[in-house]
Amino acid sequence: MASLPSLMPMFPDQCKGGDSEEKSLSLFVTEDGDAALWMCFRGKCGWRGSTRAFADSQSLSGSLKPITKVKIQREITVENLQLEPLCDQIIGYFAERLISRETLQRNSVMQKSYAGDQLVIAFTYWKHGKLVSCKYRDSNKKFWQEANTEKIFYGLDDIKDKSDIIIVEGEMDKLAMEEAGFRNCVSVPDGAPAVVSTKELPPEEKDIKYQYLWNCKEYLQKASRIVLATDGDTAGQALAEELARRLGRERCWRVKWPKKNKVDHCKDANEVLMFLGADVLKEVIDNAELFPIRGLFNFKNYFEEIDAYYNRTYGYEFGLPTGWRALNEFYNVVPGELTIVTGVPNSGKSEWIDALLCNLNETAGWKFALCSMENRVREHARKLLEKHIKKPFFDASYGGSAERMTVEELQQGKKWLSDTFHLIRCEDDSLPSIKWVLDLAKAAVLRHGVRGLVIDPYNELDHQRPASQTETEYVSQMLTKVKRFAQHHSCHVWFVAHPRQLHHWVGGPPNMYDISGSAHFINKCDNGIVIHRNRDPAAGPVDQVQVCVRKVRNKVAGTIGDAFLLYNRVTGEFMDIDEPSGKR
Ligand SMILES: Nc1ncnc2c1ncn2[C@@H]1O[C@H](COP(=O)(O)OP(=O)(O)OP(=O)(O)O)[C@@H](O)[C@H]1O
Repeated sequence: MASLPSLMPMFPDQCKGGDSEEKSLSLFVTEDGDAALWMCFRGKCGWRGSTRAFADSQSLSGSLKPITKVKIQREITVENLQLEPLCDQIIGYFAERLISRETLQRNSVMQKSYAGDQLVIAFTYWKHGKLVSCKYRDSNKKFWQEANTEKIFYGLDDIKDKSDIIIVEGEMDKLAMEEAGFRNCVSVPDGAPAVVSTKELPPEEKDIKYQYLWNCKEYLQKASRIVLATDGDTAGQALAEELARRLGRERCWRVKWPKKNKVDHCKDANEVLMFLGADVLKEVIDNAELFPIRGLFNFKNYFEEIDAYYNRTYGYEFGLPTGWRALNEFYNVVPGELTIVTGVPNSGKSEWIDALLCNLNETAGWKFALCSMENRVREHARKLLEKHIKKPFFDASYGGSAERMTVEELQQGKKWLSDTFHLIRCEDDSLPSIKWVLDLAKAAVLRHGVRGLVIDPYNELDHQRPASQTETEYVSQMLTKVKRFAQHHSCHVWFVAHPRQLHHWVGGPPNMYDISGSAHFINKCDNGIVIHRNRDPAAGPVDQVQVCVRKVRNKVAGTIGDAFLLYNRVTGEFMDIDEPSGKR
C-alpha cells in the first residue's frame, strides 16, 4: 500500500508556485491509502487529478479510474490552528485604517504567532458557523491560506438569505463596508485576475479560479441585487466582469469610486473610508449603478450626447447645407445618414451627386470615397475638375466659346482631386460585393477621414444571394449593412439605384417605389431623392433639373419638396435658377 511520503515524489508541483513561489498544491490521500487526489489552487495553474494505488502492483499510474466524491478539506478549529485574540498592536494597525475593535471582534479577526517571533493577522473564514479556512497576512502584506481548506467568500454567513449583497476584493474592504453600515458584504478569497478571460465560461467543476463562487452557490441564490465593489484598477474591473459573467449580469450592479484628491480616485472601499469617511462609502454603495449589459441601455447612458446635440456642439446637427439655396430648405446632408438617389437613365443623378460633393468640399472640406463602377477614372476626373475649376476640360463643341482649363489649373485640380477623393474600384472583372465596398470605405474613413461614400450604381454590385432568400430580404439585409456602416463611421452614404423599366412612362419623375428590386429602398433610407430633367422643350427649359426630395426621415434636416436647379452643360455645374453661372 502506498503511503504519503512515498507518493510525494510522484506529484511534482507543476507550476512551482509561479513568480511568488506560493505553495498552493493540495494533496489528499484517502484514509486507507488506496487513492490520492491533488489540486493546485493557483488560478493560473489549476492542475488537478486523481489516481489509485494497488497493493499488488505498487503502481500509481497504471490504472487511472476516476475518484469521485473524495473530500479534500481538513477539519480546522480556532484551537488546532492556534489562533489567538488580537493584541493591541494589531488592533491599533486596524484603527489607523478606521476599522474598529467591534468590527474586528464580530468578524472574528484573530492573530497567530508565526516563525517564532512574528505575529500575523488571521482572517477566519466561516460557513454555517463553522471555521472552514483561514487566511494570514504578515507585516509585509504577504498573504497565504491554510492548505487543504475549502475556498469560500470571506464573511459568507453575513449574506445568508440576503437579497441585497455586496462583493469586495479584500478582507479589509469587507471590514470597511461594515464601518459604513453594510454587513451584507463578502470578500473574494484571493484577488483578481489580470484580465478578463476571452474564453467561454468553463463548466463549474473546471472553473478552478472561481471555485469559491460555486462553493457558496446556495448563499447567492436568493440575491437579487449584487453590488460588485471590486477595486477600481484594471484587475479589479476584470474581476467584476468575471463575477458578473458567473452571477448573471442582470442582477449585478457596479460602483464608481470617488476621487480622493484632485487627481487620483480611491481604489477600494477601505481607501474611501480612510480618505472620505463612512458616509461617503455609504453613498458610493447607495449610488451603485446597474452593471452594463451589452445591448441594453437607458437614455441616461446618452445624456452627454443628448446635451451636445441640444447645444449643437457636434456640428452638422441640422445637416450640412447642399450649396443650393433652393434645395437647402428640403435636404441637408447629415453625417451617418443614407440617401438613396434614383431617376430615369441619363437624368443626371451622377452629375448631381458629383456637384453636391464639390459643394460640400468647398464649404466644409469634406472628403469622399467614390465607388462609381460605371465611370472610367479619367472621365470621372474630367467631370469633377470641370465643376471645380468651372471651365471645360477640352476645347470641344460642348464647351462652346468657353475657355478650356489651363495646364496650371489642371495641375492644381489634380492635387485637389487627390486630396478630396479616394477611389474604390474592382480592378479585375469580378463584381464587388457590398461587404467588399464597405470594408474599403471603412479603411478610407479611418485612414483618410472621408465623410461621405458614393455607391453608384447599386446594380453594378455583386448581388448573388442564397436560393432560399428573396430579393426583398436580400435588399433589406444589404441596406442594413450600409446603414450600420454609415452610422458607425458618421459617414454619409449616397446610394444610386435605378428604377425598374417604366412601361408607360410619360416623361415625369419616377416614384421611389419604382426602384427595381424592392420597396425597401424607400423604407430603409433616411433620405430619398429623385433627379429628373425635362427633355421636352415645349414643356419648359431643358437645362432645368428637378431635385425631388421624396423622403426625409430627420425633420431637423429637411422636408419633402421639389427644388429646381439649372444645369450648365459646359462645366457640369448645377446652379440656383437666379444665380449666374460659376457662382453659388
Ligand atoms: N439637366 C441636364 N440637361 C442636359 N444634360 C444633362 C442634364 N443633366 C445631365 N445631363 C447629361 O446627361 C448625361 C448623363 O448624366 P448622368 O451620368 O449624371 O446621368 P445618370 O442619371 O447618372 O445616368 P445613368 O442612370 O445612365 O447612370 C451626362 O452627359 C450629362 O452631362
